[in-house]
Formats: sequence, C-alpha cells, structure tokens
Amino acid sequence: MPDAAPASPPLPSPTAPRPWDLFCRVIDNFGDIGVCWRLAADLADRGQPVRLWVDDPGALAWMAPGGHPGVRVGRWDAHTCWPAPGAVVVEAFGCDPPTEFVAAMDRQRAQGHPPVWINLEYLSAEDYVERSHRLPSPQWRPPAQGLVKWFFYPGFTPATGGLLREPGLLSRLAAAPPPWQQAGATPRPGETVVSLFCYPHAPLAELPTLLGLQSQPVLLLLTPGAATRAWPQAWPDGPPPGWRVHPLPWLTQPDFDRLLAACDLNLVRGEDSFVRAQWAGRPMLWHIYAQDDGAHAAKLDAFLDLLTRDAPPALADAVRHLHHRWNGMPTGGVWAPPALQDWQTLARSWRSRLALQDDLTSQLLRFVTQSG
Ligand SMILES: Cc1cn([C@H]2C[C@H](O)[C@@H](COP(=O)(O)OP(=O)(O)O[C@H]3O[C@@H](C)[C@H](O)[C@@H](O)[C@H]3O)O2)c(=O)[nH]c1=O
Repeated sequence: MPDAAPASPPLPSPTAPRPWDLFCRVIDNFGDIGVCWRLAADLADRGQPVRLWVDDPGALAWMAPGGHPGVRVGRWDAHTCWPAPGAVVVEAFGCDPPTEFVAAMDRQRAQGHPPVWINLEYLSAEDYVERSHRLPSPQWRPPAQGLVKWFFYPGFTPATGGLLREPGLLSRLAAAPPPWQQAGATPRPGETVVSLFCYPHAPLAELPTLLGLQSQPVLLLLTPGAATRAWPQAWPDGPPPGWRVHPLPWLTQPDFDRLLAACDLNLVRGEDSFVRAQWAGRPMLWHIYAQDDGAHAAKLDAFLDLLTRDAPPALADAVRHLHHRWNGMPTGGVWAPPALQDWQTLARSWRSRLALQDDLTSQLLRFVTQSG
C-alpha cells in the first residue's frame, strides 16, 4: 500500500480473519472520514482487520495521529495497486469502489466466495430508513453484474442499523478526566462551558439570546475552522458581557469525545459529532448539514420528533424552536430557550433510550455472519 497518514501498523498474522475493505471518499468536511475511522477502529478492536481506503486521509493526522492497531490506511487514487478483496467490502455513503476492485469482487463471486458488499448510508431519523435498511440491490452493470450490494442504514430505532458505540464507551466517558489541558483552557467556577462546532452560516451573533445566557458567565470553546473564523465578525467589539471565548486546537477523536462529555452544552454539526454529543449525555444543539433542496428541514424535524417524544411539551417546544432558529428555519410564536437543567434531563433519558439498541458495529458483524 502507498504511504498515507497516519502511520499504519502491520496487519495481524496470516491466520487472522480475512480483512474488511472500507472505502471512503471525502466529499467535504470531516464527517466521511470521521465515521469511517471510528468504524474501522471499532471493527479492528473486535478482531476484524481493516484496510481503510481513502482519497484524502489528511484529517487523520489530527483525528487519529497514532493510527490504530489492526487498521491499515491506504490512499485511494489512480495509482493504487489493489490487493484481492477481503471478506467484506463496505462503501461509505455510496462512494462506489473502483471498477478494478469491483471486477476482482466479481471474480471471487465466480469462484464461489463473493465478499459481502455493503453500502453504509448516511444517518437519518426519517421513516424511509427503517424501510430501506438491509435491502438488497442486485447489480446489473458490468463488472458488478451478479453481485449484490446491501443497504445498511444507521439510525435511532431498533429497526435500523443503530449508531456507532464502541463497547464500554459510556463508562469510559463517565470515568474520563476532562481534556482541559488539551483544550488549553480551564473553566472558572460558575462558568457554563459551551463547545461550538458549526457551519459558517450559523447565527453566531444571536447565540447568547438564543441560549438565554446573556450576561452570564460562559466559557465558549470554538473549534477550529468555521466557528473560530466567524466569531470576530459576530462580535466585532469583543465577546458578549460575561462570556470568555477560547479557540481550540484540533483534538483527537477520543479527546473530542471527552470534551463533549465535560461541557455543559455542545453545539455540534453534521453526522459524527452529532452522534458523539448524544453519547456525551449533555444538552446538544445540532447544526445540520444544509442541502440545496432544503431536504435537511425534514431530516431535522424527524430527529426532533424522536428526541422529544416523551419530553414535557414546553421543553419539547423550546428545544424544537431553538433548533429551528439555529438552523435558519422559520419559527412561529413566542418561545423561551430550554432551561439547561431540564435539557440535561432530556439528554440523559435520550441517551439511555439509545443505549438499549444494538450498536452499529455489532449489527454489521451479525449481518455479515448471516449473509456470508
Ligand atoms: C472539532 C473536532 C472534530 N473532530 C471529528 C469529529 C467527527 O468525526 C468529525 C466531524 O464530522 P461531523 O461531525 O460529521 O461534521 P462535518 O460537518 O465535518 O461532516 C459532514 O460532512 C458532510 C460531507 C456530511 O454530508 C455531513 O453529514 C457531515 O458528516 O471531526 C475531532 O476529532 N476533533 C475535533 O477537534
């Protein structure tokens, strides 16, 4: 395999199980590689060696600088010299493995041992997910003709593929010390600690009012990129009264998880940080990845419906309104921001509900055993 960041430890001995080939194309941002890396590491920890093929491994240099035992990272480009496919081929988010590789999968099929081919889809709480999860997609175009690709949908309900949750994650988070040293900032007594990871269009200037935290002691931790770039424009005269603002460095994924668990409120985005904030069990405000056709509005509401299903109506309403405002969607009527304590109770009960489901990697492993 060509050199790629981060350093790749050697694969286990030849007696180890045949590897999984996990394909990732970085469309934009960090969610694609973030999800793939977590899945790869989780599979490897469960005894499944993984070859992670990615067109742009750059972000792994800060997400996972030490690599992970059992995961090899290979650069996916025109010069890649492809090995024989492993036992399972996962393409993340419909990224289409290279023709040459698919042709080799088809040759394995002809020899009677096709790899299990899975398309791991984007996360959504919408109804179509339960309907589409585990559906086969027989391929008809050469060179895939004869192969079957299976749809695998992550989700929030038992009829879906679940969420990535490594064994012991919740107890590890509960026991972990807050990563203030890595963050380079320590909260002062009485401060509400808020982490901010968002897209450039977030209405940052309105944040104190939206959260109901005007003139209160707040430590706002800005993740690198959009959040850090946006705040000088949002508050040209300096942070709002009572607020301290601190730009963070890029943290490794485990440190980022610990940060979310340590903050009083997490503003997250996309897919992977959104899931990790739910495992953190802290109040969370989601900046959803906006789609040109506006499809993200239904996606956001589907999630809010599930999240607030058993919440007291006033709290459910407050959480929904706040999400709509943060995501630039029209809101009607008078509303008050959710009280942090009630919001915290909701976050904990939601996490407990999610933790009853099988995690995504366990479900994938079971699916592969059943279909192999
Ligand atoms: C801020 C920060 C993030 N991270 C990680 C957490 C996640 O794995 C990753 C960020 O990914 P996300 O939260 O999903 O947000 P994102 O906006 O970067 O990714 C998005 O990419 C688009 C292409 C997709 O369509 C979206 O659904 C979404 O996945 O970065 C760290 O490890 N350390 C950090 O300091």
